[in-house]
Amino acid sequence: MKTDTIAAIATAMAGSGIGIVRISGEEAVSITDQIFHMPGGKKLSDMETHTIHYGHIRDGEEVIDEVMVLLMRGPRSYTREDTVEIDCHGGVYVMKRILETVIKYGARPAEPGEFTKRAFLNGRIDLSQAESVMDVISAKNEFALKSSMKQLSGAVSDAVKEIRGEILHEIAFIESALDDPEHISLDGYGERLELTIEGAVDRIEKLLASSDNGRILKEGISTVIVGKPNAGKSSLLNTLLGEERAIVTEIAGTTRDVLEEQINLNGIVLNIIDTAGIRDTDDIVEKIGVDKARKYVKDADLILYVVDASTNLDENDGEIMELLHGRRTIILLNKSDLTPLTTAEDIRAHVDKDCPVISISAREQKGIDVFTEQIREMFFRGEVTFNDEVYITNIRHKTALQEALSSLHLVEQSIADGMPEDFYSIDLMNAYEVLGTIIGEAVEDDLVNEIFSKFCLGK
Ligand SMILES: Nc1nc2c(c(=O)[nH]1)N(C=O)[C@@H](CNc1ccc(C(=O)N[C@@H](CCC(=O)O)C(=O)O)cc1)CN2
Ligand SMILES: Nc1nc2c(ncn2[C@@H]2O[C@H](COP(=O)(O)OP(=O)(O)OP(=O)(O)O)[C@@H](O)[C@H]2O)c(=O)[nH]1
Repeated sequence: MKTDTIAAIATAMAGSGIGIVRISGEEAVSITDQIFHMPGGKKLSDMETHTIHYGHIRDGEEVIDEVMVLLMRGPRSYTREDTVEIDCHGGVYVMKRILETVIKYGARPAEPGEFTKRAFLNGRIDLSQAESVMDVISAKNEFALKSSMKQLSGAVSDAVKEIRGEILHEIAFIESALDDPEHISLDGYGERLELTIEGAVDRIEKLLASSDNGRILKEGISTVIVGKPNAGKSSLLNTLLGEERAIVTEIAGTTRDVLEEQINLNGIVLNIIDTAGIRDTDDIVEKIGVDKARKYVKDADLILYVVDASTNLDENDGEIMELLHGRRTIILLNKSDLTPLTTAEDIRAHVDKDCPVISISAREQKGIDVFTEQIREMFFRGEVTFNDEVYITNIRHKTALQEALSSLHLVEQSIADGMPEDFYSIDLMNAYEVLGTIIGEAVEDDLVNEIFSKFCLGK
């Protein structure tokens, strides 16, 4: 079947040194032949694959730009189709004019992600690899880049395929034993199957465990700063940010809205929310802030509770400390530069035993390194190095793994209950299929379209 030839600007739609117009499909070369003029009248179609050529893009007699053209014949290309890339000057207008010309001569504009979708449909990469391409593009730190490159290389796919392989083996065994009971015995099979399932469950659980750390490393620790009005929450945020972002005043209750900031503490990213002081209030605007604070405390990975150590604890502190039970919290005894009225011991009496209490001075920027170290300890056991594990960072993959896990638990249950063997197959099959969705096997077109529609144009 003949597929359309697609084209798009693959570089940013902003003025830059060089821009790339990308063309893929059966007519990529013949279209380029009509608009690309090389010195001496040579034709791109006569050139070897993986070569670069100098010349001009013309629409009829009109010269549009002086360019370099890359030729990659399928299947040795990103999409596995014939691909031509025009390296032109990176002006928005000139790139658009070239794209228009390519379309005039027979290509159609590519949908977002359509080049990568073709790479997937043509079998060069699977779905999880295709998804990682977007993660590589959006990676904002070392971890995000490394984990997505690992996924692009097929590490997630391999892990999934291995588990699927084992499951399929069992399904096939059960089916053949049921078909041919005279020659294949199912005696004691339940116990053997149980071992295989245990191994698979183990590996899936490990992958799922990686997803929490993976999310935190990739996106940052969602952190909320709580504390009474005037405790120094905004000052702490400013100190961490190293700039005057939040409004700091001496009037209690200044922070009415919720501020969100991203900070990078030596490689650890905190997505910090500074909330209005939590306390009883009749002021409507403030009340909204307080309610939000309560909600954020519930959802955050980390809570920073700022206490003004130069004052005594009161019932408002009691109420806040109530919220902190069972949550990862660091207590910051602020204003340590002033005479203390509240000590670490006073606080420890009211919070979880393992909850760290650190003396700081937001104003004099003291104790911040101890605090950073504490976060490192809490979340990364002291180290923020990326080890060679496979990390699940995609929510779609995580959901599929969770579903596979419950199917496998059902198999374990059936074995324990002494159910007949054909019961095992149904749940094994479910696990097998849902794992397949991670790599794009038997997925609905709608899902594929949805995934690629989130890509950028030209990718
Ligand atoms: N100019 C340009 N730069 C680019 C890309 C591109 O398509 N064009 N890429 C993409 O967006 C990325 C590189 N990724 C690529 C992945 C596979 C193939 C490719 O042609 N693979 C074939 C043949 C390999 C070979 O020649 O042996 C294959 O795997 O079958 C090319 C680029 C980043 N830089
Ligand atoms: N001495 C001293 N004063 C501080 C310190 N940190 C903050 N302050 C002062 O305490 C006051 C309140 O600080 P903010 O940062 O506005 O307090 P907040 O908790 O954000 O207050 P609200 O916005 O009302 O919730 C300001 O006058 C700060 O300068 C500190 O470490 N030492």
